[in-house]
Amino acid sequence: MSKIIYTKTDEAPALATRSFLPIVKAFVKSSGINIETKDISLAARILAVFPDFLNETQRVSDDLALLGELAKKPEANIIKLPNISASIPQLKAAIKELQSQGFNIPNYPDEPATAEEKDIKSRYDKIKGSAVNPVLREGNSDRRAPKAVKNYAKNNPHSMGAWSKDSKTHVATMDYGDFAHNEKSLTIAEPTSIKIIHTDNEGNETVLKDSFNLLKGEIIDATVMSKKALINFFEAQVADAKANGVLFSLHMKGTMMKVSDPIIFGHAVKIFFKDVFAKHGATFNKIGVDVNNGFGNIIEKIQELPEAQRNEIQADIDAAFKSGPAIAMVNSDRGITNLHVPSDVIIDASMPAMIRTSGRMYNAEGKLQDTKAVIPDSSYAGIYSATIDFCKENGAFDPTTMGTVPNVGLMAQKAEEYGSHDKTFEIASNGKVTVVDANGYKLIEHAVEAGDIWRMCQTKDAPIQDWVKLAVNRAKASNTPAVFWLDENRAHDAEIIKKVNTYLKDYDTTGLDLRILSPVDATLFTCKRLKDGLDTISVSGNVLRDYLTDLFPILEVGTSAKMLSIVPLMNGGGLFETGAGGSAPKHVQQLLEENHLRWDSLGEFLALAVSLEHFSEVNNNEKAKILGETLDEATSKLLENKKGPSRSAGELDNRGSHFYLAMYWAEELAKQTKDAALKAEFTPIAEKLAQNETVILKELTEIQGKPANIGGYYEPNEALVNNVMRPSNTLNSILEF
Ligand SMILES: NC(=O)C1=CN([C@@H]2O[C@H](COP(=O)(O)OP(=O)(O)OC[C@H]3O[C@@H](n4cnc5c(N)ncnc54)[C@H](OP(=O)(O)O)[C@@H]3O)[C@@H](O)[C@H]2O)C=CC1
Ligand SMILES: O=C(O)CCC(=O)C(=O)O
Ligand SMILES: [Mg+2]
Repeated sequence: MSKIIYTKTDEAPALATRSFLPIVKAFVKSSGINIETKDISLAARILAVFPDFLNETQRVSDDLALLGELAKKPEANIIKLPNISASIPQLKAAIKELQSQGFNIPNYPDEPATAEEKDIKSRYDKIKGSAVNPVLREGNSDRRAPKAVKNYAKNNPHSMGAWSKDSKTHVATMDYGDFAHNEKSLTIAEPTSIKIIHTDNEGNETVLKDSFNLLKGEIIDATVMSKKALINFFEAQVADAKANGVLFSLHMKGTMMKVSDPIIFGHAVKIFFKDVFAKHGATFNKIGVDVNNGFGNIIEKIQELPEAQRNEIQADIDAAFKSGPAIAMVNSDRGITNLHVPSDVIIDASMPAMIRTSGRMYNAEGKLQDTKAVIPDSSYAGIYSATIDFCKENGAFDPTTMGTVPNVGLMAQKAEEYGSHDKTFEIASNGKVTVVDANGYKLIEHAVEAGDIWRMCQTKDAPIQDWVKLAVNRAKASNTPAVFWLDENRAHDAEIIKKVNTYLKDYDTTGLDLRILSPVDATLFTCKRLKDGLDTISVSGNVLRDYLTDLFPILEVGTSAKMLSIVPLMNGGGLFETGAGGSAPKHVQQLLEENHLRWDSLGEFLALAVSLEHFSEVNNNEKAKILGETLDEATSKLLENKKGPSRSAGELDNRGSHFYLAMYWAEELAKQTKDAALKAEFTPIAEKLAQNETVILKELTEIQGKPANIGGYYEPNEALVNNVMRPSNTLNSILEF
């Protein structure tokens, strides 16, 4: 039987699914739709790679690998919830929790010495960071705010901090020596295989990556971030933040750019605490501090030291905070700074949140303050400075009148930076890095110094063709101007522009407004239209896809969780993502403390509706179409009646919101006349749900306000978590139809 695959992930989205999925299963059961769950949570992904450390009953299948294969087949219909892209601190926490539950998995070896340790580390490194999305995203991305969501925001605008012309907030980015300035790129004329080689100044060669194949028409690019330039830059920015009385904040993508960005993050920590490192560097080395895991790693490791020594270091840290600029805080109550953990501040969400808050971030006193947003690499930083300048000049955007910016993003087959993980290297010694082809011909060469970060990306031709097609189709379907965010002065973009111009000729584009603008010009063009209430499609590469699908949604509708996020898979299947946001760890914390889950599953409702529609088309199943249409109606009604989760305990939360969705969905199915059987089935269900509204709501709210026990963070206990997420017996029994 054809099926829809539902992913089990982590944190808030996974909790929410425990409440929502039983509703979905009950509703689609009679329509010949099978729902199957696949576990791609961080915990499951860890267990899947260590069968040799587990007993028979503990072993799990590698569901991510299975789904990766499925995503390449036409029958794929996958609902993908946001998952943790784990930083090392998160990975270690998950390992510890699994060990405490009796899973005999090995520790993460920070400095592997033996062959066995090296093997363990390499298994863990495959799980680290953004390890799920690049595997499943076998198509390009189509993200937009549905009309109902946009209308809801227009009628119920979220808060939007005012912007003043005298705001001191600004973006600081490098003007030499970074990835942007050192990029080289070319298009491969004929299939070949290449190697990446480092040669030191004595002529000793090290193969960084052995032969791998490139296809005809594939674009490759390579670049290097100079450690010296980076350090000079950080030093200047720390001093400037201090001199100008603004907060110092660093915005990276340590999860998605899992090799390069933690190294850059580590340099920032070392510069911010320069004096502390000068004095205690040797001790830190001895106790195994790894600043790439954040300043929090120092705090954790010094706990092992004798008290006197610990106090001395702590005093020097305090002195560094005092003498340095004020630093932006992740949680001022708990003293968690912007430099504590590389996965706490993630640029796609952090910059828009700051822009929504008048360009301010929290300082150590828990007050909002103007900020220096440090974004070292200048490839994409300009879009944020342009947006900030626009807000300074024109004031904040108004959600009641602003337009919308859908995105068509290039990401299929590990396009661009997504594919750089196994081709990113921290350089061991001065010399050069060369990309050579099968004939020994040098394709790209860079002079490098020890500590530089060199990386290479690949972008295959077929995904580019598909992306151009998707852009044209979206522009036509919505009659909206579309802008390709590409900079003719950037080596990689110049290669892409050639292909865009070629492939656009395959389509009849008469009457369409299609342009190619540099990211900064595209920002200005788009922001101006946005302010005037006009819509503009952004057609972008992979990193800008990520940035823009948080930036504009957060400004327009308050969160990217409400986005329709579709990945039309290149082989005909469909991957339906639930919103464009992440997994908001603080939501789990609130559930544990006061049994209230404010996670909004709207993205999941939207994704399921399109998944059902896709299912109906592929399987010629009219009932699936009706289920999808009625679900969309129910979602609109949910928005109109404001039945989304509230932020505080004792009020409607995620579970209550699911109840309303179920009730409205049943009502819509009872109302429709296209399918008599569905009508007959759901008429009594709708009645029962409506009749029991008061008692169900009571059951769903009276449990709130007290701590909840789910028996684990990364691997909760199934029975406990299901109890917590399904506390209404009345609702549960109605769903047993
Ligand atoms: N597709 C995927 O798998 C993605 C995964 N991630 C992962 O998620 C984790 C957290 O990332 P982070 O950058 O903090 O981004 P998030 O999107 O999780 O969080 C940013 C903020 O957005 C708001 N928010 C987002 N989604 C919802 C929702 N459904 N309901 C209510 N509020 C929501 C919350 O803001 P407020 O408190 O202001 O309401 C939240 O604090 C990381 O592990 C990251 O790698 C991130 C993005 C996509
Ligand atoms: O893959 C990830 O880690 C996050 C991806 C993301 O933020 C996005 O797709 O918007
Ligand atoms: Mg994102």
